[in-house]
Amino acid sequence: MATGSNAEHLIHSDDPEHPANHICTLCAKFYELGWVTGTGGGTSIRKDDLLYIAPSGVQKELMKPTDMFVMDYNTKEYLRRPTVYKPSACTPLFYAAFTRGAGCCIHTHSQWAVLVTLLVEREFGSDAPFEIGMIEQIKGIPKGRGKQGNLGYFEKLTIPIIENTAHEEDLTESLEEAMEKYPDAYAVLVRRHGIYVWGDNVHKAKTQCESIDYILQLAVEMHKLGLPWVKKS
Ligand SMILES: CSCCC(=O)C(=O)COP(=O)(O)O
Ligand SMILES: [Zn+2]
Repeated sequence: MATGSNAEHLIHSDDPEHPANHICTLCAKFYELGWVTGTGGGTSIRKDDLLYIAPSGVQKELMKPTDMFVMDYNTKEYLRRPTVYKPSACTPLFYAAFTRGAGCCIHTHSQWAVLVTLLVEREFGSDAPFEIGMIEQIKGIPKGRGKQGNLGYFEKLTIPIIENTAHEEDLTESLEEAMEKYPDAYAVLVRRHGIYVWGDNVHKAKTQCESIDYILQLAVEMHKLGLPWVKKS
């Protein structure tokens, strides 16, 4: 059951790329990658001034379009609210990405992301971001908001890291601080937890998240082999 009987049209569509359908198919794919297992992680999509948000604490790979919450971006009111669920605890973090121009934000609990946050802390200290260069796949990441094109092979990818909190929503302030401090970043790592990755649209958020996860896995493997992430000059 959902509140607002006039709201049902917001989630019913034959279009597989309608946000209510797309969040479900994306999360089913992300589950296979180990990004959203055990109810952790999730995805949210902005379409014009509507935000599509998954329920909290559910198996993200089994969600149906009728499970989706729909929030008005301007008023933050829920236009559709399934009464049996609460909205994802990640909602204020997704919202922070939407206020910075994102069309989609993905939160994963990827083990590569978690391991990299631990390696950076041990090797470079708790204030250090993750940095890597001269890896072809960094060309899959944009240079920064308002900047043209993607990173070049000889440039450096920098992803800030914030400390985890007892509750997901309490990460909001430090996530926003990291977004301000690193305005070019399209991702923020959360120590011992995972990563938030966003993009201008769903396609970009997904491919950027894939590129970053590839790079984080590579970084863990490079570290095991004693290889540096940034070439010393
Ligand atoms: C075992 S998952 C703990 C909560 C979490 O970190 C997360 O990403 C999922 O939050 P949601 O409220 O969307 O279920
Ligand atoms: Zn999480």
